[in-house]
Amino acid sequence: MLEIKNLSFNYGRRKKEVLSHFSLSLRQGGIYGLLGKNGTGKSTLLALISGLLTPCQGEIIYKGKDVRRRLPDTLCDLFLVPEEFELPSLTLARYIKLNSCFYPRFSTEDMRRYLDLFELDADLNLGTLSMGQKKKVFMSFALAANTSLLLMDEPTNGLDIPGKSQFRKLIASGMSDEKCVVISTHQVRDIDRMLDHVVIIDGSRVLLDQSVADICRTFVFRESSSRELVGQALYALPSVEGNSLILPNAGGEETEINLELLFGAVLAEPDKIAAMFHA
Ligand SMILES: Nc1ncnc2c1ncn2[C@@H]1O[C@H](COP(=O)(O)OP(=O)(O)OP(=O)(O)O)[C@@H](O)[C@H]1O
Repeated sequence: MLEIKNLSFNYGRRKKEVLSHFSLSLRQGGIYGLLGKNGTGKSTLLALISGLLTPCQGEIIYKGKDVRRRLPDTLCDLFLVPEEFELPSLTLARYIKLNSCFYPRFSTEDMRRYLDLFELDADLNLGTLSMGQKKKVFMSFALAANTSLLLMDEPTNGLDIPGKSQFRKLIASGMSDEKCVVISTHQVRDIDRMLDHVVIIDGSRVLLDQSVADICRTFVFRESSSRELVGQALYALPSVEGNSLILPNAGGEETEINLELLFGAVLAEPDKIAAMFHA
């Protein structure tokens, strides 16, 4: 669905490259978690995918077309929810009337359903909302646009506690085999159970690009105070129970992914972790 080929980008000629010879493919029908340390270029990558920035080198092909051409066919089929944004001081009804025409598959019924999920009225004035409420409204609009590609930058930042689980329900209810959702975040606990795929980047390299099914087939995630197990672990983080451990999955065990632990392991030992998938 989306091919990023040999992409390089910097903000001005004298600045260091943010992304360097970077390649990645995204397939439809999945929710991707895009993870990386602060400043690795996740937001920049989402802006490049949306055609808002121009690569210095390389290309991004979405459904056979270069996103940088910003063709109507491309723009009406992808949506970016940035980490920070402003909404105009309009009623929601007016906002929908003015903007939904750019998205041929926009569904007012879906929009109402998503607002209900966030316990928001449809009769709103966008100018009077808090940042968290604006985020809920904009994410509802983004999903109701029913684009094949939905990019979300730190979507759970600023959401209240119920808002985080409502967000998970929102994505689950708006997901289909035709859609691909990319969620860039540091709030891994907000999204770990909803992901199909994990991508960890460091700017020039994709350190990990694996399905959650393959990750859980390859590793066991365990809490333990056993010293023996710590010795066998590929990576360990101190926890309340002793240690959170990531171990090779020799016995075909099924455990739930621990994204924080996986992220730490991949940053500390990228080659060792990558080699485990080919073992
Ligand atoms: N408008 C800009 N002008 C110049 N440099 C920028 C601009 N936006 C981002 N950068 C730089 O580009 C690099 C990547 O920034 P980006 O926001 O894409 O990273 P990120 O992975 O999303 O970070 P975070 O996780 O902290 O949100 C950083 O070094 C940042 O300082």
